[in-house]
Amino acid sequence: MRIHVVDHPLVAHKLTTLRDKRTDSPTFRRLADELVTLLAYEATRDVRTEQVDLETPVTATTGVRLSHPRPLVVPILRAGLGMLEGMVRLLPTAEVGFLGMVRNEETLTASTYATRMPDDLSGRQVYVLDPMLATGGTLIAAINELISRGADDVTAICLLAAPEGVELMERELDGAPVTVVTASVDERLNEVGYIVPGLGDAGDRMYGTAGA
Ligand SMILES: O=P(O)(O)OC[C@H]1O[C@H](OP(=O)(O)OP(=O)(O)O)[C@H](O)[C@@H]1O
Ligand SMILES: O=c1cc[nH]c(=O)[nH]1
Ligand SMILES: [Mg+2]
Repeated sequence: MRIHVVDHPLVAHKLTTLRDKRTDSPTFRRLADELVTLLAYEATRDVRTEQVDLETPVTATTGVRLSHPRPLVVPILRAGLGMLEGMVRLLPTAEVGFLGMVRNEETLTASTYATRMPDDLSGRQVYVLDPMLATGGTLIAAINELISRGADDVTAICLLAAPEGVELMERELDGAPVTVVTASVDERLNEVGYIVPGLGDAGDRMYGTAGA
């Protein structure tokens, strides 16, 4: 597994406002959208392309377009949904699948409540969107599902990661074709499984459900 922490002043600036507990839900959603576009720029560095011939008004030349089969983008509901628009803005021809997953806040184990994506992902590049890589349980289960369907190149885009989650992914997905792209690997997880300093509960902050 490879991990790429995007070191860029614009990313750090937007992440700082996202972390701030005074940031309201509309601003949180806008920043998450902007951040994923910046992270996606790095995450798609190895997106597969093929050569095409074309004519400019001046001459014949060659360029590239995204290869077939098209990449698949999979947001992990709920919070990952807030990253979808920012991603497909960069990859408008990508196919979109969905995984609904929730972490039991007592046991910290993840379970899947909805799956909608192609059965056969052989030869597909897949981009998984989830803002938080905390214990890693959610992302490991999601990526194992994608690999069991044949995905041969999986990139997870996370706004934040915890070192504990990164280590667990490295152990559990050893040798798998997986890259994690994130804006920050934070300090640690706290005793209730939240990322420190983190940004709190991404889904609640995105959809205004804190205390609901
Ligand atoms: O790495 P883990 O320890 O598995 O935790 C990370 C997961 O927790 C959050 O989802 P949550 O279960 O809160 O669902 P939600 O997006 O519907 O709020 C987050 O969006 C990740 O999917
Ligand atoms: O810090 C955390 C950990 C898991 N899920 C979140 O939304 N935030
Ligand atoms: Mg949540």
